[in-house]
Amino acid sequence: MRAAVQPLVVNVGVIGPGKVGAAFLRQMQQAAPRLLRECHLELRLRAVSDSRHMWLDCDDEALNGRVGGAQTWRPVVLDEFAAYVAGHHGSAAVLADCTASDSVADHYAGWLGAGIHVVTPNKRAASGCLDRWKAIARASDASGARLHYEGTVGAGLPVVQTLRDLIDTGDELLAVEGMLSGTLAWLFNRFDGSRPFSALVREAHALGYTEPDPRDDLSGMDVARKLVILAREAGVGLSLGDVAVESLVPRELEGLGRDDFMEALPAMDAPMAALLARARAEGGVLRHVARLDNAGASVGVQVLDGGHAFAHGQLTDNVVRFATRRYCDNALVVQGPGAGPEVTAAAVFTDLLRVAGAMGVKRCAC
Ligand SMILES: NC(=O)c1ccc[n+]([C@@H]2O[C@H](COP(=O)([O-])OP(=O)(O)OC[C@H]3O[C@@H](n4cnc5c(N)ncnc54)[C@H](O)[C@@H]3O)[C@@H](O)[C@H]2O)c1
Ligand SMILES: N[C@@H](CCO)C(=O)O
Repeated sequence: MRAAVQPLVVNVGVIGPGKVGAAFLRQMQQAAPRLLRECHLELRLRAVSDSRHMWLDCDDEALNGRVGGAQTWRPVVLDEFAAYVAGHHGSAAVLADCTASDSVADHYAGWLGAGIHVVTPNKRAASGCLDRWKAIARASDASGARLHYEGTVGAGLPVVQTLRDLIDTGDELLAVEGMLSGTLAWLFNRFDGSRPFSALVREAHALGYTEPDPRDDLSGMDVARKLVILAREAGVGLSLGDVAVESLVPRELEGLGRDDFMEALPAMDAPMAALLARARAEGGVLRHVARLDNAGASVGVQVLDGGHAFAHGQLTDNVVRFATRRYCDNALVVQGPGAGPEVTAAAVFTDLLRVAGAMGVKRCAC
């Protein structure tokens, strides 16, 4: 009789149980039995943290019941959280950062240095300060722990890994052009003048397409971050300040708190109606386009001819066209839904499975 295969145990901590984080928790719970049965991978959820509280699985439910839940949620101390997830001998630890927080990204180098893997759709580390990004890379090199961030560009689409594979196999990136915002794609696909632009923004927010602060999408900064991530992946040390960004956010709304901004959204209706009228007068459509090439990086709204390839996307479709030395006559194109909690959570989950795969977990049908 063959001995039963011992499962690989991976301890998981989730930071940010918001729209993406909650979808990730659901997906993990649903897939866990099959992964254990067929891939001998045991995923153990050890801890969850939001911006104020954290839950650790050592907290005693019966005791919590007696003391009114006082133990269930502890004040959040992220390094204690990480140490708890990593403190189970003989198994690996992975933290899923599902926040949009710079202060969480500040911890990555320390966690990676301590051998804790990180998977994330949060763009702050990969597009933020270059010194921090280099420190993260050094920490990962030193310990062998990995940071994966496929969900940062194109949500669940294979964009980062596709570029990584091109570069690792000796190709050279010449240019990237595309529509990299699911929110702006959805807004411009829907914006026909029949409803105010502000109502559509509220709907996109409710559907979970926007950033926690929709100004990140409307200002073009979210797309600028994605361009920076792709440039760095291709070996170009680009920073956010190098990207020419045209914002749609009226200046008077820039300094407001997030809730006040949502209240003040109708201030965008008249300028956006004027933009739509201009596009129609020119016989074109509005699209949000990003470009990176030798001449620089830029992000903004353009009026495109109705026959343009970017004019035909649907819903939140992203389009990413990689022109490379190999793909120079005809660009390599990745296209499909580019926002939404479920598809983004799937990218985080895939990154987690990539970590497990590198530790020997079987991920094929052979
Ligand atoms: N929604 C999408 O379609 C999508 C697609 C790709 C990438 N992303 C990225 O996924 C991330 C999450 O997006 P979301 O839509 O789920 O946002 P969300 O606002 O619904 O959730 C964010 C969560 O992070 C928590 N949080 C914030 N600061 C924290 C801190 N310092 N410590 C611990 N927790 C903290 C909040 O409490 C909340 O639970 C963002 O980085 C976003 O850019 C989202
Ligand atoms: N808010 C982002 C989510 C995906 O990064 C978008 O709309 O593209």
